[in-house]
Amino acid sequence: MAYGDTVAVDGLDLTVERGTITAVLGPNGAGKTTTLETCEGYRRPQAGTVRVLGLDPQADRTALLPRIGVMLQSGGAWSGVRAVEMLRHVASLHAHPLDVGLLVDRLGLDECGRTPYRRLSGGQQQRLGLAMAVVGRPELVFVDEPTAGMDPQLRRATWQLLEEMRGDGVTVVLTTHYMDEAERLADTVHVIDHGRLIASGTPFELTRGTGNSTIRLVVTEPFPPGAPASLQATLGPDTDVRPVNAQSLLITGPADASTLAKVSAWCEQHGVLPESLTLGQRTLEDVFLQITGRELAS
Ligand SMILES: Nc1ncnc2c1ncn2[C@@H]1O[C@H](COP(=O)(O)OP(=O)(O)OP(=O)(O)O)[C@@H](O)[C@H]1O
Repeated sequence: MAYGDTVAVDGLDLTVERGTITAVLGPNGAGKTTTLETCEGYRRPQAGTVRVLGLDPQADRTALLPRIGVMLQSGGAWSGVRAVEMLRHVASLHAHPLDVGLLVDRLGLDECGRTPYRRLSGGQQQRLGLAMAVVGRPELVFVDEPTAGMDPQLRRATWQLLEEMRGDGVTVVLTTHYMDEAERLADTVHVIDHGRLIASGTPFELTRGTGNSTIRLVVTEPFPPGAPASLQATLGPDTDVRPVNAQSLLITGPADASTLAKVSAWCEQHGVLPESLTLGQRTLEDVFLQITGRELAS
């Protein structure tokens, strides 16, 4: 998919298993929303094939719509409609909707139930969008950045709701740039960057499954030129050294006493004073940095 000269999605090949939560994770502009909108039938792919529940999202739109729920990144309701009225209206379009009152309660929408849509805060609009996506008991729900702008309590409530839906057999596809959200919720994570798939797997496979840990080396002054390559040569091929910024390196590999001793010796030889040397489990952020050389948040 391209918008003029901007290629938003480039040969992306992925499959989602029924009854699971899949997270499409990537930085801003990676192509997450374009991917979802193509699956939802809002965009026609310029090449390739998309099938949702076995159907073509554009040609079979009428058959598909009652079976899927869609939460857009923004919008989706009339500007003057009150929040709960909108939700009741969407519920009335479905044969067996969820109990609107319960959903309002779960997502804290009672605080703004009589507020017109255009006056809702960003977080309230998000919650209403999520409620509208799930109220029809879809088989498959697409949620674009479901917890952006939510406070921690509502984030947890949202996660719980999505987990319960999975428990009821619903397939959930969400986009996020929050790694903790992907790690906590998703059965499968697809990491995308510049419209391409760069890694896929369960959060465990992508992080701890390699048996590797991480060492984060932060130093008091910027590293001398060529430091990552020099430390890489010292540590050998079982270890991967990536610059995070001028004063920080991420080392992925066996975080054992021997590696730590080599890192310390390298610091001494190169006149570098460590400010901290932190051992940790590999996170999805580390995976992204290792593959792209950039931080996901940047
Ligand atoms: N309607 C459009 N016209 C032109 N370019 C667009 C349009 N929509 C998206 N793009 C561009 O396509 C690329 C992918 O955008 P997309 O919204 O799919 O990414 P994203 O991963 O969802 O980003 P974000 O996390 O910021 O929502 C970006 O470079 C974006 O600027």
